[in-house]
Amino acid sequence: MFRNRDRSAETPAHETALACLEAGIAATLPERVVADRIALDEETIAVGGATYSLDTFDRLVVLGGGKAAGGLAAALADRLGSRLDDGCVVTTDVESGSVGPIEVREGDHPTPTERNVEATRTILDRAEAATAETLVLALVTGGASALLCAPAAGLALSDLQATTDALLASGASIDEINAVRKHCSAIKGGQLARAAAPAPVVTLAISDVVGDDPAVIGSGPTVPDGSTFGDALAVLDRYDLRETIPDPVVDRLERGVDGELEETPDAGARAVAAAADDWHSLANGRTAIDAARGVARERGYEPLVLSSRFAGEAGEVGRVHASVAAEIVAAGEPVEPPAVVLSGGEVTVTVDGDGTGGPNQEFALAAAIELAESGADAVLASVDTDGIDGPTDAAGAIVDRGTVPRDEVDPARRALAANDVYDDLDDRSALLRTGYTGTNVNDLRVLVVPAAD
Ligand SMILES: O=C(O)[C@H](O)CO
Repeated sequence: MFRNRDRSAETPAHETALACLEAGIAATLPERVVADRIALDEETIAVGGATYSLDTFDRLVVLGGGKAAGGLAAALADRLGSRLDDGCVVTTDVESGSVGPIEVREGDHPTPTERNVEATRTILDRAEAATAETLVLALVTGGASALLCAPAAGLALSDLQATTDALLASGASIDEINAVRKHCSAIKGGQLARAAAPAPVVTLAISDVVGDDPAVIGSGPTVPDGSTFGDALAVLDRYDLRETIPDPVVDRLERGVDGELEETPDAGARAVAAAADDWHSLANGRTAIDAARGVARERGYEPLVLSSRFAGEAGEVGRVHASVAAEIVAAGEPVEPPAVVLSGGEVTVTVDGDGTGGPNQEFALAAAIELAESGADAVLASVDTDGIDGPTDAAGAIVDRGTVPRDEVDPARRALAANDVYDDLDDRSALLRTGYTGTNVNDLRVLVVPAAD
């Protein structure tokens, strides 16, 4: 999976870190989660304790988007065969333009482009064509906010592009970012389910959001939106973005606050509220951690899950993990070596410099500096499970106490301060490259502390 690694040169601790990452990612791949979590035949779909009888419907249609939507569509087309009538999904990295009757359109991430808008228009058209006799299977996976892109009335694609870029660089959390995106969109925040009404909508999601809030994953196109125009405007103020965000967006949010525009559908909107009851998560960061934990145990390491919910500045979280490594080495706490410590969540970067990198790379370089200073014998690997960390071709990085020699700590610190860690890690052969993996459950981190010599 890690196509740039020369595995022969690696220690058992490096091997274990990579094996844990591979198992974690593999456990969340769409084909695997459809097989594990959905019972399908020509007559019924059973998922998450609910059973949907297909006989009640004339048509079965698949609509949606996100980085794992192509794989999910393929797995469903494979299992549902001729029972499936139609569909369209938008995703990254398209292998084939269709799977069975489902069109698979390629779009761009994280900044939406014209092809995202065209695909989304098709998806909304098909939703609007659905009747009460149509069952809509909505596929919502991480990345859907960018990929499902329909500018609200009065906004241009360029407004959404500039807004996305500014929000992503601001350090705002994903629920804050999506509160803004939902209020600039004609599909997010329940509007796909509203377009499909009266057709019932069953959502199959793969979550890349800490806590799995359906209203945040992919900006919740099929569930009620509890956020308001006021919340969206407050995000711009909190991150001092009013001057950076295009005027038409700020005007729209202000007009919304003044009551001049219709809010996104909330829990009072009947069709959307009904769709919320039929929302099912197929996999999340915890799925990846559990699989990685199994591999650690098989290899003779004591596994410990630190948390699947890390958020915050990537460098800070990297330093925390390196401190945990030092504590394990020095005191055997909170776990005795040989140990594997696992964590997930979504760390972010507040961008001050103009370099190249991503959150998992910043996490790794900050941790490498700390490991160099403590001298703790540990290996730490961190990836974005979708295979793309920040706007780079790396999934993340793997480091140990020798990755940054003591006399190179200062230049490494400068690279971090300039948000320019990609080249630094590349020069140290620390980057992990997978290409798009086909899934997306956000970050997965593995800390391996071998037994003391
Ligand atoms: O698309 C998005 O909004 C993020 O990936 C979170 O799901």
